[in-house]
Amino acid sequence: MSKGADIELIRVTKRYGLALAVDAVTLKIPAGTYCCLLGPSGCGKTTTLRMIAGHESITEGDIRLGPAVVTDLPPARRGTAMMFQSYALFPHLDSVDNVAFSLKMRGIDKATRRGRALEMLKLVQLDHLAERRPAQLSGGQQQRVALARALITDPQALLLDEPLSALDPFLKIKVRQELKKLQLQLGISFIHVTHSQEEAMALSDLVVVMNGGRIEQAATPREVFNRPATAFVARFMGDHNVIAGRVAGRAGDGFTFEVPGGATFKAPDEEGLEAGAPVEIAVRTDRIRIGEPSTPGCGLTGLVQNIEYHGQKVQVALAAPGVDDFAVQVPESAFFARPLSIGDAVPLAWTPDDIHLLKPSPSA
Ligand SMILES: Nc1ncnc2c1ncn2[C@@H]1O[C@H](COP(=O)(O)OP(=O)(O)OP(=O)(O)O)[C@@H](O)[C@H]1O
Repeated sequence: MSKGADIELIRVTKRYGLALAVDAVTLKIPAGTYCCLLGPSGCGKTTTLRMIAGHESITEGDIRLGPAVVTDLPPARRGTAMMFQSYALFPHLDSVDNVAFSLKMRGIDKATRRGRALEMLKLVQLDHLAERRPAQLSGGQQQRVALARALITDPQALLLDEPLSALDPFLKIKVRQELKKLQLQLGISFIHVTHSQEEAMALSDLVVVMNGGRIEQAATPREVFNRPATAFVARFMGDHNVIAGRVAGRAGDGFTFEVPGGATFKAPDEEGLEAGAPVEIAVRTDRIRIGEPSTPGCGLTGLVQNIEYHGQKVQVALAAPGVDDFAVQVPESAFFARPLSIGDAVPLAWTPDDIHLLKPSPSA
């Protein structure tokens, strides 16, 4: 296997007629990275992946793989391989011949290509089903054949379009672990398109959150979750409350902001914020203490709107003047030690360090 190469997207743009699907995306994926392109339907993640693969032309911008500009190269000459969502296996060929197909196209003799195909099937632990055709394999097994078929070309990066979406929830988690293990074993970059936050967090070294054809944030899962760049990222990743307000003034080593209902909150220092400027802040739903009196500017009183049992946690939805849709996650044991009911008015408290200032969205 090759050692892999850095992939660089430089102001990569895709237009379909007048519609802008991908808008000047710049991104560097270091060699050996597990990278997930994450975002809602239509955000441009599949188009970005297909441009990296060479299955979609690039309207403007460049893509580099290592030192080479691959922008105009056909897929087979890029050094990337793609695993499609549908697996795209040939129904009349057995696993070995499906995996060996690209070597056949290159004119490699039968014994050599079957030998290589068997090695690849062994890598994905499917050598014992080498003689079976796709219809005789489960969904998870077909996916392994598709993986082996992509990897036989010895790519510097593997591109995966929603590879887990067709699997049931249990298999999804198992295959997810296998994909990560395989990526670490091969040492090449995997670029994986998904709309699942959980999948991206579980797998990635680098999560690229996309919205409206642009990158909202590209960072480690922990950074994206703890310091979401924008309100879109905070809402999309979930488990955050986003509060919109205006800067009211400065206070000590921080600033205060006011929500439409008139309540004022404290936030840590941030350069360049002027009084009156609109701001959005995020606070994690598990950082809020329920039923505890707060210090001034670090809490509010909420009216319980809804209670959902989530197993380890109970999710409580509340409303307060100027802050609708405020959610608090309470550990199960703490909730049932002091249960709440819909309609209860409860004090909520946090510390100023739990307030995270959000930036304006690049796709706004
Ligand atoms: N062949 C095409 N012709 C015209 N518009 C297209 C074409 N392919 C994609 N688009 C548009 O480009 C935008 C981005 O599409 P893309 O498939 O990349 O999104 P996505 O984030 O992968 O969504 P999904 O999760 O639904 O696959 C969408 O608005 C889509 O409608």
